[in-house]
Amino acid sequence: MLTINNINKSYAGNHALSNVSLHIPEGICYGLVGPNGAGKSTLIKIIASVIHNFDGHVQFSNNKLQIGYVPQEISLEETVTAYDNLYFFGKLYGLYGKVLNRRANQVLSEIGLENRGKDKVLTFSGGMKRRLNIGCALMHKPRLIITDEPTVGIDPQSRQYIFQMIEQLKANGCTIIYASHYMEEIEQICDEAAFMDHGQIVENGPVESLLQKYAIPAVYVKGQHGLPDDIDQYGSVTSKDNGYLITTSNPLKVMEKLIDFSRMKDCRLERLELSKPSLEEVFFALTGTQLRD
Ligand SMILES: Nc1ncnc2c1ncn2[C@@H]1O[C@H](COP(=O)(O)OP(=O)(O)OP(=O)(O)O)[C@@H](O)[C@H]1O
Repeated sequence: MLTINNINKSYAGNHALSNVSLHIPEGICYGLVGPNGAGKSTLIKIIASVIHNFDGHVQFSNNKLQIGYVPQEISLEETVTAYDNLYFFGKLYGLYGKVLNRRANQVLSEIGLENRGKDKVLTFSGGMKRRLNIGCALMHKPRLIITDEPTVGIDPQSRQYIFQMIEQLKANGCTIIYASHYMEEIEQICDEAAFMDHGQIVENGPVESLLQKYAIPAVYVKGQHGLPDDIDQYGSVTSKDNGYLITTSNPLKVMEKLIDFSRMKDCRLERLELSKPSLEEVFFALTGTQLRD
């Protein structure tokens, strides 16, 4: 779908992107993750042709590819209705007449605002505005949708609705680029992801592979007894919430040992859980925990 080669971009001599290269396959949701100032928005604006003065190449598999860009800031005219906003963006994308009217109503329904089309945007909640912001970028049925932090400041219901919209777009064959700070979002909806830091890609690939490569599983145990003497040969042990967290590359063996131990001591385990490695661990492993502001 899209190949990015050696992109460099500076603002007044400060490097925002350094030698960024990526390949984004067709039909997937591709996550861009990174701390504040990592360069996600700059990269997205370059792909969306909002920024033109940069070094390097962005190559699309199809030169006539239609792109829908959802900016980080809500870009709506709040004094007019939701329908009018969609109508305006549809016109910008070259739609007119009955087709434009039909598409605006269709998009209102896709973004869950079919009953609010005639209301002014200034009466909308944050979630409704975010959904409308996305809707405006969908008017011309783009094949590539680029979204920059589309869930900032919204409630879990709107967030879930946006995820379902993304799933539906993907099911329709669209490709989505999704920038976010929220690891759990990337983990939930993205097939592949690139981690950015200080204007560079520090790692990229399928989300599952990244988890396997960087995140170590752990076993959490809480019970009446201590731990087997030799447990630390299987991993590192830390105290957590009146129990123990054992970080280990062999979680099944550790669980087996803990169960045997509790039987031997004849005491009840309160909790024994395998804690799934998270993308947040991968994020901190790759970018560190130091503040960026
Ligand atoms: N218009 C601009 N003028 C000057 N510097 C800019 C401009 N836009 C971005 N930068 C700088 O470029 C770097 C990358 O910023 P960018 O907004 O692309 O990062 P980001 O990963 O999207 O951050 P955030 O998550 O905070 O939105 C930062 O150091 C930022 O201060």
